[in-house]
Amino acid sequence: MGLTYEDFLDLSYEPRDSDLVCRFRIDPADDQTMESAASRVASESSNGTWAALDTGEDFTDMGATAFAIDGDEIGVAYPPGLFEPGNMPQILSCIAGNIMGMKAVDTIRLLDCEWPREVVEGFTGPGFGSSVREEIFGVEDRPITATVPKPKVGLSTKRHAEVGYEAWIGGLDLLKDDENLTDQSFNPFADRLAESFDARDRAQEETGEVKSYLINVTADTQTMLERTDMVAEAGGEYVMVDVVTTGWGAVQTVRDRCEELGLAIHAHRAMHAAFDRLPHHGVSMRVLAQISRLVGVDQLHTGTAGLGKLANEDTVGINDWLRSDLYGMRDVLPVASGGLHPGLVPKLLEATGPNICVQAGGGVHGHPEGTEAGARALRAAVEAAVLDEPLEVRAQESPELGAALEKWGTETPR
Ligand SMILES: O=C(COP(=O)(O)O)[C@H](O)[C@H](O)COP(=O)(O)O
Ligand SMILES: [Mg+2]
Repeated sequence: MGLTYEDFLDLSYEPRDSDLVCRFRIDPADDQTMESAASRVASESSNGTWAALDTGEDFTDMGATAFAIDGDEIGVAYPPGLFEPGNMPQILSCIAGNIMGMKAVDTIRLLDCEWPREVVEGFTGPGFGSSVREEIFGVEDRPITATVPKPKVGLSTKRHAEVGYEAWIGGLDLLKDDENLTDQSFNPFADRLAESFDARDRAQEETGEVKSYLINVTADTQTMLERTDMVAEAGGEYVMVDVVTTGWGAVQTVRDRCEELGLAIHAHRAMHAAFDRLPHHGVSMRVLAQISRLVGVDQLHTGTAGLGKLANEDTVGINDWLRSDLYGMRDVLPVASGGLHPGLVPKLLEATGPNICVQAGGGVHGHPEGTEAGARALRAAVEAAVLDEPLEVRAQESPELGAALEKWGTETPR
């Protein structure tokens, strides 16, 4: 049996329900047509290569089919047998592997995937998803809130825990480590774990509310597992993982351990923009979010619908996908973060709805009266926005919110 790259294009093919269907945006190289480039994408991402092959008899055809060309977008369908069940790195080595550097295309972007049941069922998915709001915090009607101490690294362990305590008693639900804080000498992991949970316990007792801590366990996989065990032993509810920098296989291993320990996973997406920022190349944030849900994170940063300091791709559409039905798999709680402050909360919730986590760093600690006041201001803004109450009205009973509005207004920061 022969196999050439041209065998991978069939515009009359209708994808089966069991196929993994991917949509790509491509810019063919000068010596290629859309058809030849589409065919080469399907070939290189499944079982073909540049040379014609004699496959022989002892061969199962795992070829993909380029079945649609629509402007600069193409559709490619992959048979489920191409994929090892539950192995996200292997799936990505197909659908976002060699093709990303293939000379037949000047640029190529994986835009979206339709995941068939057979592939989805290889993954555990989230253990909690957005039920963290109720299951951990007993909160049903409002977004949960979080803050990340700033400066993002360099605070001593003692100061870090104090900042957490101030944020918690000011009314926030979660203290969160920043993406590049792990186990450095100025703030060692083990000490931070102990002191922060000690502060958490005091804050819980004083406020009568459930408080929790997103401690960053990111490291090599073995170390992450050890840190995850330490978090469970300390009475934590979550681990935080930088899912892109650590890699999806490692996240899958941590997810398995979290299943045993009953912990939730907060996913920070640092480095996602290396894949998704340029609109014509890479892997979209939408697909990174899909991967995150399959490998089983419970909370994921998906941006601020353009209101914050960082570039965002379609926060609302991604959040909708994270909540959509996926053969009964749990949803993921979207985390809005990056340049948020109280004045932006009403517009944010208008765009996203209340089933999210609102996270602010500078927008809490940069408050003129400090962290505790900043936390009060953010909590007041969230509570008012859920009720559709104008922030200026709520500010009459919350001077901290008034001070935040005076300082930052309702502007997007730089
Ligand atoms: O440190 C922060 C936010 O700090 P601040 O609130 O001071 O801007 C987070 O790392 C960003 O949320 C990442 O962005 P994203 O959420 O878009 O991944
Ligand atoms: Mg950060």
